[in-house]
Amino acid sequence: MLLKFTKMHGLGNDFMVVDLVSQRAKLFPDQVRALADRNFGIGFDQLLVVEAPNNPEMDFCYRIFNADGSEVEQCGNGARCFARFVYDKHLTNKQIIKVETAGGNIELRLTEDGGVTVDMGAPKLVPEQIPFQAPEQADSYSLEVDGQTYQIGAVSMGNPHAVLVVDDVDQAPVEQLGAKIEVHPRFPNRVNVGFMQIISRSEVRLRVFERGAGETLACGTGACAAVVAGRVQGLLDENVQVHLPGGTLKIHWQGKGQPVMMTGPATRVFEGQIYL
Ligand SMILES: N[C@H](CCC[C@H](N)C(=O)O)C(=O)O
Repeated sequence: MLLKFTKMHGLGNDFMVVDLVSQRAKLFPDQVRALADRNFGIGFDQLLVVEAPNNPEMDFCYRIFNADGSEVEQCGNGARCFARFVYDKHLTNKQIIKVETAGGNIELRLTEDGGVTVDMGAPKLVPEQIPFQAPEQADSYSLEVDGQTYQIGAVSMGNPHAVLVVDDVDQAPVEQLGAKIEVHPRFPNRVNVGFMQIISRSEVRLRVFERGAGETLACGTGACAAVVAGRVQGLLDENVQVHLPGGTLKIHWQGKGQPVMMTGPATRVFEGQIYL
């Protein structure tokens, strides 16, 4: 069958976006992996699927698949592209779009300058809700990897994140250490791994080794999780500019129990179609 899609990105974190409201298709993990291949397929970090909502109060259901074929709970850069996609494709004429995801309901707001602000919901810090194995909740945790001990923050934005504070992101062992922490047994669902350099209380640099995709040029939920971890550790104020290799996101978080707000761009690259 012929499947239409749009190639998009949020600060270089790239996506294949598929409208399964107007089209019908069933996507399987091996197909997602094949489509994600940057030589033999289309190539993307995540596949984003637009579906009709299960809850009539919501506008859409938003499903996310990593390049390795795993379906996951949340994708922040993808949420901004999702909003741009459904509006540009006239699947909605709303400027404020309510979306259900496996990681919880989120609200997408198209802004005047063509960007998108996403209410990502409140972060989860209770270890069982991340999930992360720890005797009790703490601002940071010691994690042993190959005989070395690292201090990490552990946060869920619907999807799990480990956050390390480093002196210089350019020197951080993102590939090697990120890959090891991604599959650490204390994270039963695996984990996204952020490496954060504090520039000031309102500015950080961040690189993220993503669960199921490896290092990406940007990670929206990773930026949110990094700010939450930094604030919980008393290192950051409530408005933070997060500089990722692909560009900058604005993150606002007032504190525990409050939603994390993320603002940034959403870019359409090309329209395509592929026979499945
Ligand atoms: N790799 C993530 C999903 C995509 C998150 C990222 N692309 C973002 O913008 O939040 C996970 O397995 O939870």
